[in-house]
Amino acid sequence: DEATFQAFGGKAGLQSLMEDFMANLLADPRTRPFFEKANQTRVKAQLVDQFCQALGGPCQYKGLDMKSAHQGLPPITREHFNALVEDLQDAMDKHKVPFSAQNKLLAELAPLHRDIEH
Ligand code: HEM
Repeated sequence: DEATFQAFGGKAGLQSLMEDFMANLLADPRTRPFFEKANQTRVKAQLVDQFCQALGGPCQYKGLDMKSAHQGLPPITREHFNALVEDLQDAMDKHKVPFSAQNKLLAELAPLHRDIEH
């Protein structure tokens, strides 16, 4: 909904959040091996649209579906998934996203693990 999207600072807030999220992913030894080889600029831009849409903002995600985006990567376990969620939570805390808004985003993302872990 609009209030949750605004709690993230709108699209500009999401773009700024994604800078710190990617920095966390690259600093985290559990996730760095995956992201250091990725097109980080593309991934950040796709995540902005995906999160914006998930939050009910005025965006349309046009990237790959989650299975196609991750199936060519080395195996992704629940541990990798949880590490990424922690790195996202740290970024949201840094950006002072209210806890209730954080939980709304995480609730949208949680079911995606089925298509991402392999
Ligand atoms: C809720 C969890 C996740 C979401 C929402 C998510 C979302 C995305 C999105 C939107 C893309 C871009 C797709 C495109 O290029 O069209 C992507 C790519 C990627 N994801 Fe994830 N992802 C998640 C979990 C993970 C995990 C756990 C890992 C590994 C630790 C991972 C590693 C990657 C990598 C390396 C790429 C870039 C692949 C390339 O080079 O093209 N993702 N992800």
